[in-house]
Amino acid sequence: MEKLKKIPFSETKEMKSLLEVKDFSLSFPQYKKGFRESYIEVIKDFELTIHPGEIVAVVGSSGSGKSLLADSLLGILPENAEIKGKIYFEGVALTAKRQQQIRGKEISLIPQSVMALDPLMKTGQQVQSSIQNKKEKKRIQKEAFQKLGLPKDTHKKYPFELSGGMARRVLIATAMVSEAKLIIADEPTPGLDEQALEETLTHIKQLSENDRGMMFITHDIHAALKIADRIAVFYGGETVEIANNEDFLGKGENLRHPYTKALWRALPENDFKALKGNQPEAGEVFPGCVFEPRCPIATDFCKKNKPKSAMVNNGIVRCFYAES
Ligand SMILES: Nc1ncnc2c1ncn2[C@@H]1O[C@H](COP(=O)(O)OP(=O)(O)OP(=O)(O)O)[C@@H](O)[C@H]1O
Ligand code: NI
Repeated sequence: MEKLKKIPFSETKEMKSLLEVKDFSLSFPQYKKGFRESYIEVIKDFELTIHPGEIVAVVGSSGSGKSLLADSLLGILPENAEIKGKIYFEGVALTAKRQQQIRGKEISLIPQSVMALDPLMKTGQQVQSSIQNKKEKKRIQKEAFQKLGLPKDTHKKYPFELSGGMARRVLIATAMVSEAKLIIADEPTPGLDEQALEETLTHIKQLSENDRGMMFITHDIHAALKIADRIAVFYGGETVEIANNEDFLGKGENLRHPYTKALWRALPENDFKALKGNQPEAGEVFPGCVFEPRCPIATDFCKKNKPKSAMVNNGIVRCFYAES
């Protein structure tokens, strides 16, 4: 395996970004008796930058809008979704037209569900259809299957003949053989035991070779920390913190947001202490900070005012009391 190029975050700021998302919001209109009542805002003021060769994890609990974020970047949202904000790919605005042109080519998605495989097509043929070099497609597909440890005859099989783990590897192969510069992996490690998790993460990490950028969507901070350079923490539809992997070392004292600190404490290798209460429901509106109802350090000020994101210690945080 080729050695991966690691880029410390502090050095990446001057670099050209691969993906830049700014002030991004996504909402759904809500109808009552045929009249539009209001909007449910699922993603609020989201921001994230991914550089070439970087793995950035987006960590958030179930229903927090992670898959919708992936679908927004690919331009495959449900019709009723309304979006605001700016998305740049290689410094150029990512319009709906451009999304359509580069989807599956320059930006590739590993979908959350293995049901995304075509049930009527053999897996070898499916993966070959994402290969741009048509002359070499058989060889490239074979190499990818080998790299991912898939049995020799897998290419002849239909999706229903595969185990869940094998089907997931076929999905990973599709991204691997593409010439995509950005890969978005939506929850590629659901409920795996530790050994299967390690294997899958090794494969995912292989995908970031050759300066590819990667968005690794997961609810599992433990998995994120194993391969991601940076971690964007999603809470109530907002990015409350974007931390560097090494900020999770030690006692988590370098983490900036009380929610990220709580995630750190809930890790099995730490105190394993879960935070009381639940994430807000999609559409719940807060005049102040989204985390205030569960925050151990919240004040009256946090109830009434919304923290803007700020750069603290080489990371980004939305908290009035983040220490620098
Ligand atoms: N077409 C739609 N109309 C209205 N609400 C929707 C629509 N699609 C998704 N939602 C809502 O948006 C929220 C976010 O969904 P999303 O699938 O992005 O979450 P997620 O973070 O990927 O969850 P999981 O970890 O379970 O995959 C959910 O509450 C969902 O019910
Ligand atoms: Ni999802």
